[in-house]
Amino acid sequence: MATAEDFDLIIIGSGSGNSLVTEHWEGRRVAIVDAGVFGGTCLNRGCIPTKMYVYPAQLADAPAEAGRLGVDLRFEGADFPAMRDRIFGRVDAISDAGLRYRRDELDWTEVVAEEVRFTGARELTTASGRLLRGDQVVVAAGSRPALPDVPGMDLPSVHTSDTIMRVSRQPRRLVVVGGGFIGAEFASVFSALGTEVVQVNRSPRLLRHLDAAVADRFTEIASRRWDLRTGWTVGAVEPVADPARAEDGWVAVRLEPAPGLGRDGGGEPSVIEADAVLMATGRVPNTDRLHLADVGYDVTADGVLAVDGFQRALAGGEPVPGVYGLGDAANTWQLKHVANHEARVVAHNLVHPGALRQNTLGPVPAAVFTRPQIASVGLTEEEAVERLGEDAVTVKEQAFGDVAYGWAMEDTEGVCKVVAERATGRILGAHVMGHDAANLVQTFVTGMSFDIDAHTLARGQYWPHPALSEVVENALLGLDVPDSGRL
Ligand SMILES: Cc1cc2nc3c(=O)[nH]c(=O)nc-3n(C[C@H](O)[C@H](O)[C@H](O)COP(=O)(O)OP(=O)(O)OC[C@H]3O[C@@H](n4cnc5c(N)ncnc54)[C@H](O)[C@@H]3O)c2cc1C
Ligand SMILES: NC(=O)c1ccc[n+]([C@@H]2O[C@H](COP(=O)([O-])OP(=O)(O)OC[C@H]3O[C@@H](n4cnc5c(N)ncnc54)[C@H](O)[C@@H]3O)[C@@H](O)[C@H]2O)c1
Repeated sequence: MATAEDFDLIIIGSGSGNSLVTEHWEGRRVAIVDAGVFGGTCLNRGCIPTKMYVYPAQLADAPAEAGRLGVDLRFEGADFPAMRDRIFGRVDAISDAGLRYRRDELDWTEVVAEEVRFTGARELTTASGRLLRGDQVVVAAGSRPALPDVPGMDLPSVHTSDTIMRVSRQPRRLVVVGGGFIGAEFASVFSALGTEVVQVNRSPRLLRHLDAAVADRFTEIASRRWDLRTGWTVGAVEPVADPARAEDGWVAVRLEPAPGLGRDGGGEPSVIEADAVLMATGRVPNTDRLHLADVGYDVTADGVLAVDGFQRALAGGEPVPGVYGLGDAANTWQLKHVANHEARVVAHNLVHPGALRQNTLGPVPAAVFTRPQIASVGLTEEEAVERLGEDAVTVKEQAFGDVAYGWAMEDTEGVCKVVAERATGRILGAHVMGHDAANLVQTFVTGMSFDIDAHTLARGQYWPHPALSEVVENALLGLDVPDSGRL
């Protein structure tokens, strides 16, 4: 039996977990455990590199829009390897520097680059058999891609978001399986860069968790931009029969009708040949790797570590003092801004165990960096009607094309939809699709977070004319809500 090594603080996960190591811990003994690449998902294989592809993809898309406005632009092609090397030249350097700083430059932090599992409430055993004990322990272990159990998932041309951004050459034809955030963003990026994209989705609607009006509109736009096959799932992936093409990475993706979801692919071939496949079929929390349930921690039906309002881990429904959870391993949002805020709460509570603070932030926004961009916060119209009843809910859909900046853009796609409580003007949700949606949604987040009713939010401040933010102002003014008395 190994001798236990004692730490003041053990953090499992170097993504948002890394930000917990403040100056307070200097002179104490801190372990950051990570079996993967230092810096976690967002930096190495998530938000940051994806958005570094999104921006050039947006430029590659510009000619289509420019042509409508009388500007003759041409897309001559993308230098994918150069783009990839620029992106990972920056990202990898940040990860390496972070690792070196924690591992080599600070004598009070130790990086444990090994897989660990819980073998006691505050005790971890590493793959090589080290026994680590922490006065306080934080589970910030994130999530990983979930793959369906079908043949061929181990073929080199079959990727997840972990690997697709680092491929040696731009795929000529890419099959994207899944219609969530990841599937939508990568289909949008690769199609803009000139890859022939075929997206396969079980349900008829992409981004089906979003407001139906936005999801339907996006699905329709996507089906015009790339080959969208809904009502299908993947049965198997296998190398193509021709040995030379198989050697070149070409695979045959065998589709099967999605059970019970009614497929629209009648007459379409059920085999698609491609030189790359992206499986974007959801992500699972890494709590199973930690064997949390074995030592009594509560793991929810979604597979996340149960935590209370102070981010304290629960065992048998009771908080375990000094043990916290945050990020994808402890919430179902799977969003970096949520992980970051939870980390701020945990950072405080680790240092002030006698004066804990609650996580009290309001509604969580999310943005999908497709073209068009999408952002949402709060309830969808369907959810609001279900909770409050149809008569209690008022909705306004403001087209981008009906405000001045939208005219300038000749916009035909953008929409800003706001959902509110009729009697009070309380904003319940907002759903924006179009240019700069991720920024435009912030006004709704502010209104909802600080309880500003719709009319006050619209008339209680200036809106620069003729900025695109006028879609937000007009959407708010279009609601059937009480007048705040402001002019
Ligand atoms: C392609 C993609 C794009 C995304 N884009 C966005 C976006 O635009 N906006 C947004 O808000 N969110 C986005 N996300 C989600 C965001 O990346 C995550 O919500 C966030 O990174 C989660 O951070 P975390 O700290 O919880 O976990 P992570 O950053 O995943 O860190 C967990 C770490 O724990 C380590 N680990 C796990 N188990 C063990 C173990 N047993 N032993 C040792 N180490 C272990 C892992 O190696 C990992 O490094 C995206 C995700 C993906 C995949
Ligand atoms: N911009 C962002 O904020 C951003 C970007 C990327 C990822 N993320 C986070 O990462 C999480 C995971 O993203 P995701 O897109 O992988 O998951 P998701 O759960 O949103 O979508 C998974 C999709 O795969 C489909 N699917 C599942 N199994 C399938 C099968 N066997 N055959 C065909 N289709 C199948 C589902 O129907 C769904 O459309 C998101 O929930 C999000 O929070 C955020």
